[in-house]
Amino acid sequence: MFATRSLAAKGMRMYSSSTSLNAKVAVLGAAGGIGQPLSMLCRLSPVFTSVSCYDVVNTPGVAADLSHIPSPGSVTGFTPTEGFGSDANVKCYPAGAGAGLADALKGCDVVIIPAGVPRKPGMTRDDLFNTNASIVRTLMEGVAEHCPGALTCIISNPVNSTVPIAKDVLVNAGVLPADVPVIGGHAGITILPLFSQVPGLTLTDAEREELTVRVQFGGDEVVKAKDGAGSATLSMAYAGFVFAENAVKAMKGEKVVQAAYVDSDVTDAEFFASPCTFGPGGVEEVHGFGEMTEYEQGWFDKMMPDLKAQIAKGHAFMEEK
Ligand SMILES: NC(=O)c1ccc[n+]([C@@H]2O[C@H](COP(=O)([O-])OP(=O)(O)OC[C@H]3O[C@@H](n4cnc5c(N)ncnc54)[C@H](O)[C@@H]3O)[C@@H](O)[C@H]2O)c1
Ligand SMILES: O=C(O)C[C@H](O)C(=O)O
Repeated sequence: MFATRSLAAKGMRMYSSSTSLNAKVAVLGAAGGIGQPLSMLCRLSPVFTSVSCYDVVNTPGVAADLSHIPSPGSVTGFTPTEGFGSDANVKCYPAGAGAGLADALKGCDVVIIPAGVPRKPGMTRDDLFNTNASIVRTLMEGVAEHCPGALTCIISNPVNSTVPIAKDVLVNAGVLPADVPVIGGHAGITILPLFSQVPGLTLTDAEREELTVRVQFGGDEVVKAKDGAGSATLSMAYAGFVFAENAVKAMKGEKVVQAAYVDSDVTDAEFFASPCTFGPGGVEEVHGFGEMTEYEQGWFDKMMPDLKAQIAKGHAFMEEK
């Protein structure tokens, strides 16, 4: 640390602080062939002000070595049972404490995973599966628990299988944000969530039925729970606020896609809710809703007569005057 400070004072820092984005990165497998140079590049980069080097072995040495590079920010080495380096928050763990992964990951914006064995001549990447699959699963469980919002990059082979493993860990932990397109209208069965369009989501028939009906009758759930004291207010206020905030972002030129119940050519109902692109002038494009499963098509077919009747009722009211 002394070397770092004295060189910086002489103007030998590699980057000015104005280029820093204050991001924190963890390299998991940081003592390996890829992990070491990768940790060094992160240490040198102005975008990372904190580098966590985690590995099952040798990271105290890697971190100490990297800390002698005159670059701003902190670098900290972690093993499952040790923390060692320049981060002020680092702890030294009693042997066997096993808290190293958690501390390496806490607060990370980016996680890069080159942990695991590489191939030798004659091996396919898939030959690494038995060893590396469980390494990636364990490390991703740490990510799901300690920095679920981090942008995570998987290098460990076989990538074709380890990336799906990583995704499943996040899905199973319930931390992967999933957007469910909801189309149609706003009453009972005219509300149709398309769970088949949520990437990576698999539901049993019973789960799909339960969730679909729950979304369709979500408003009723609140009315019942409030027992006569009103309908949804807090969740509706939240939804209205998000909608208004997005509309203003669109007015200022940001591209915003959000669902809205609008004049529509997407189906033969005059009004229909589906994703819409908003721009400075409001709704600029009404999008379709892609493929539906047979199950969803069944609900869609039931919905349309109700929706059209409710639209006609509004028009009829206006014609009466
Ligand atoms: N995606 C790609 O294009 C690409 C390219 C090259 C290598 N790879 C893969 O990257 C991986 C690493 O390659 P390498 O050459 O750096 O290997 P390496 O053996 O030099 O380094 C791997 C590191 O992972 C560590 N490790 C093992 N188990 C761990 C665990 N449970 N937690 C944390 N760290 C653990 C090891 O201690 C070691 O330091 C291999 O699977 C390799 O096939 C991928
Ligand atoms: O060849 C390997 O095993 C490593 C990596 O997947 C590569 O393509 O270089």
